[in-house]
Amino acid sequence: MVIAGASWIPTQTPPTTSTIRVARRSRAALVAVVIAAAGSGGAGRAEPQLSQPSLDSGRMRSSLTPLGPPVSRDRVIASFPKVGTQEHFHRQVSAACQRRNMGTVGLKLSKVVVVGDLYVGKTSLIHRFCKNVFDRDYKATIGVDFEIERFEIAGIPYSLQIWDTAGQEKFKCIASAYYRGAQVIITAFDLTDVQTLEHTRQWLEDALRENEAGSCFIFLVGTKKDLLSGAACEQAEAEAVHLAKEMQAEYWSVSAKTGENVKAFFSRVAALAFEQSVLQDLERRSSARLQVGEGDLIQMEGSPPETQEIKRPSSLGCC
Ligand SMILES: Nc1nc2c(ncn2[C@@H]2O[C@H](COP(=O)(O)OP(=O)(O)OP(=O)(O)O)[C@@H](O)[C@H]2O)c(=O)[nH]1
Repeated sequence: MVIAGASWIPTQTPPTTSTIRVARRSRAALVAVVIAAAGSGGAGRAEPQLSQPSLDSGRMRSSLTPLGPPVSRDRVIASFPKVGTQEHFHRQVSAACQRRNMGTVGLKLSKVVVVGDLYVGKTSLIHRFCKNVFDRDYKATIGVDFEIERFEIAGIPYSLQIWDTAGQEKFKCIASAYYRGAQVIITAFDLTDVQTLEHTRQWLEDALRENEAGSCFIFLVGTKKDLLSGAACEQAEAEAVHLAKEMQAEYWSVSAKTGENVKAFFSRVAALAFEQSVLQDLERRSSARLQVGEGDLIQMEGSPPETQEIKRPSSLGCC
């Protein structure tokens, strides 16, 4: 981690969240924090998600001995948060977790970047999830900010590093410096303001420009669901689903105020990012095993069991 700048203000750390304030809101000094990019992963998909998915998170703990410090119950994801057709973690992922056959066990972390217009509720969404709070007052994000949220997924410790970026135009160039290395891009818009939905295309384009093609899961998130109901809500969601398909993104409606869908949404983000990271690890490890000396590759007739069928999760739609 490279830290440069004037004000590094660690805040009190709640049990499950490591919080580091970076150039937050009214603070004048801007701090640049560059974190080595977490491994990049899969691609987004176009499964619309309007209601609570069937989510087992928090219900079951792994029977295996814990590998790291305990996380709170609602950060335990024992089975795959199903949306669409994929019902379980990839077979290779489940097997690797069961055997704990993972190279960097306990050190896994994925970078999540949240982008979107000012005032759409990015900070509120993150704060609702990480701190379970909601602030009615608007304080603009200055530059960027991030939270680290720890999970236990299929018995393995895993963290999301969630970057909150400023929506104000004047901070865009600062915020965009942090897009790189994202495994997940969350493009947020305000369900009550159609213009903010239109702008998500541009936000996504900017974030994708800084990342390898096809390397990010993409989510489109409609915020402030509590402010809409009935036909107006259906209309706004229908437009969002349409755009999500175009973006090859998964769509969610949430409310930071009521908390609706917030935990389920981030559990889904964590599960997909985790699965992708494990698959990439297995892939890397199997190719490293096959490689001898300087680039000589031994062609093997049959792959060892854990290298077979390693592919992108079936939920990935775009690349
Ligand atoms: N009713 C309602 N208000 C919300 C919700 N989420 C956010 N807000 C309000 O919307 C305003 C903007 O929220 P922020 O989270 O600060 O917006 P932001 O996207 O982070 O804004 P920038 O930091 O400028 O990019 C605040 O006054 C919030 O209280 C929600 O789910 N429901």
